[in-house]
Amino acid sequence: MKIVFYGIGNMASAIFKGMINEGVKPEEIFVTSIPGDPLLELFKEELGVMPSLNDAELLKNADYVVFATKPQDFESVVERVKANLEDKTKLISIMAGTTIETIQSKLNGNETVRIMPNTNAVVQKAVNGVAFSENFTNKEELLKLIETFGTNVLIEESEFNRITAATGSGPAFLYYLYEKYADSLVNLGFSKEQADVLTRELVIGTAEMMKNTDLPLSTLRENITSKKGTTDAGLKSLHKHDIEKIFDQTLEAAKTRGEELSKD
Ligand SMILES: NC(=O)C1=CN([C@@H]2O[C@H](COP(=O)(O)OP(=O)(O)OC[C@H]3O[C@@H](n4cnc5c(N)ncnc54)[C@H](O)[C@@H]3O)[C@@H](O)[C@H]2O)C=CC1
Ligand SMILES: O=C(O)[C@@H]1CCC=N1
Repeated sequence: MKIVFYGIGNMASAIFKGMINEGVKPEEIFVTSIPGDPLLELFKEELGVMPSLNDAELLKNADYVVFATKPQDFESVVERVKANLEDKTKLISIMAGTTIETIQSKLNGNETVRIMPNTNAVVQKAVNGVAFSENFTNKEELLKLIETFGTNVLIEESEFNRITAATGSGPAFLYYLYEKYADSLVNLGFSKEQADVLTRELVIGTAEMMKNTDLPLSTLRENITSKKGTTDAGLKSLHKHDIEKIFDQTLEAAKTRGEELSKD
């Protein structure tokens, strides 16, 4: 199999690292970026993937081409790809906003799938929103390939901006919360280093708990909350703030930005 990545930034590298960790051969992964990008050589040395800036060479006999640039750079990628793209090559886009219709209209109607992963792909724990073009064949092969770095959730393309907000951007929203939690631990009297370790271990342990039980999150919370105890006191203070509304606004803003990108 030959998989070609246009763009080797945060998300693309998370994906091909995840794939390699799960047994995809690095020689099957071809990577390109803008000329002079030092990561091209670095990823070759670190991972054994195949860097190139030669589009004809990259696209020859490619099974999949992954569009992993910012949506704003897609036009420049189309210019590189157009002349040499073979009919059999399937297109995978991870770009927020850019629609299947836009991609197919610019690139001969090739079979196209949009996926919305997240950076947890590095540890094979992404959530992949997936929407196929109508002419897509052998969906099973594609689903198996992207399962190497996450869990697939098949959705309608109309739901894409919602899942982009929820789980594409989602890790950033959670990291921000954890950052603030660590800041508060410093305010409480811990050193920065202690606050960092305590926050990370707390989050990892809590995530492991969620993974290992079917109990609702509310029950897990209640299990910690002794009557008139410390947790109860903390939660009473937390309840004075409308956290749900804050998330409503955050997710709505992210979703709206996805809609704007779709129109550009
Ligand atoms: N970062 C994230 O957590 C997620 C990002 N995405 C999507 O992934 C895409 C990439 O995002 P990031 O990796 O964060 O961006 P990034 O800025 O880290 O990477 C962009 C890459 O595109 C390359 N590039 C730009 N113009 C190019 C061209 N003409 N030909 C080849 N390569 C070119 C850059 O050199 C760079 O390697 C975006 O469309 C974003 O919507 C989707 C899900 C999550
Ligand atoms: O911020 C962005 O636009 C991309 C899409 C989802 C996560 N990062």
